[in-house]
Amino acid sequence: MENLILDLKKILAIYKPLEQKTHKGSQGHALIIGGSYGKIGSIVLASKACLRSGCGLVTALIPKCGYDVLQTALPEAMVLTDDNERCISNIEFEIEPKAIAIGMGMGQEMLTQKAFHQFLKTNNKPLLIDADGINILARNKNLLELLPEKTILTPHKKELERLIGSWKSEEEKLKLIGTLAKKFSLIFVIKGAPTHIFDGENLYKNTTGNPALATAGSGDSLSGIITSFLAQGYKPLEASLFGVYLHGLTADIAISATGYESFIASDISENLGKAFLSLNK
Ligand SMILES: NC(=O)C1=CN([C@@H]2O[C@H](COP(=O)(O)OP(=O)(O)OC[C@H]3O[C@@H](n4cnc5c(N)ncnc54)[C@H](O)[C@@H]3O)[C@@H](O)[C@H]2O)[C@@H](O)CC1
Ligand SMILES: Nc1ncnc2c1ncn2[C@@H]1O[C@H](COP(=O)(O)OP(=O)(O)O)[C@@H](O)[C@H]1O
Ligand SMILES: [Mg+2]
Repeated sequence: MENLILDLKKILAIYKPLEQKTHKGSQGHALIIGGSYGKIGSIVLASKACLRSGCGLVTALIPKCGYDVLQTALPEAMVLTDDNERCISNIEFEIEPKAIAIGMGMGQEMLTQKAFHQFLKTNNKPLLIDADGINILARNKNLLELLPEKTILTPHKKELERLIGSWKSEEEKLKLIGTLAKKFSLIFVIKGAPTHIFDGENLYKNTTGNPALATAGSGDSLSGIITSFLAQGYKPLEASLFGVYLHGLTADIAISATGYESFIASDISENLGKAFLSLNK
């Protein structure tokens, strides 16, 4: 295992500035699946961060209860609704997304678990799984073998514990993750202070971010950012590295105005522009 630093030098080697002749169709179409009654905000945050990270089109697939919320909160996003009022019960879509994120705010109703299983059986698009998507994987480990190569998982500490079990040391934690990453060809974004990205071979330690990010929805926003880069054609590992770095950079930029305490997840999207511009300084 190689220990690497995720710093600006690494990011500048990954970042692909946009072509002049690009258009929204070639900037990638991301599909964000999740939300449940009372947690539609997670999909608003993920979808907004996704659009503000440069992809051309975002479609959100959410339960019916979220339709007016999403269309009002984020008119730039297109919306597909599940027949169920309160939770995801059936994952079907006509669109051809370049990348998919699933799990934020999704809940773990049996209906949703069954729909998630059905989706994994047929999906072959680049995939990011977060939050309740990880929690459902933790309860149904047999689903892991259905994941496409280089699927990105973005657990926080508790979600990680549900998936791999408890650990007595950092070393044991990385061993448990490494085994899973190699067996199922996964990329882990191990969210924390700081966040690490681990594919079973290389362990990258992020150098941006601060305690301002300890706020509801900051992980949902990160999922949107990484999925945006996936949809723009970045390889899963590069999308994860670039997304984690930029996500943390928004908080480093914002705190001169917000302090740690009054930074909220919406500030992540609000500061993505400044974060991108700072890369070229
Ligand atoms: N506005 C919204 O709609 C929001 C929806 N959310 C969704 O709510 C669902 C539940 O997610 P939660 O993460 O809140 O609930 P979880 O039950 O998965 O995790 C929360 C618990 O994990 C622990 N935890 C989290 N990060 C930790 C860390 N770094 N170190 C130690 N302990 C840690 C905390 O003690 C907390 O009790 C997810 O689907 C999520 O996407 C949340 O993201 C919050 C905002
Ligand atoms: N003290 C901290 N320093 C740096 N980053 C933090 C800190 N606390 C939380 N974060 C980051 O905030 C995000 C929290 O993710 P998560 O718990 O999934 O949020 P949510 O589910 O509410 O959207 C992660 O990216 C994590 O790395
Ligand atoms: Mg989360």
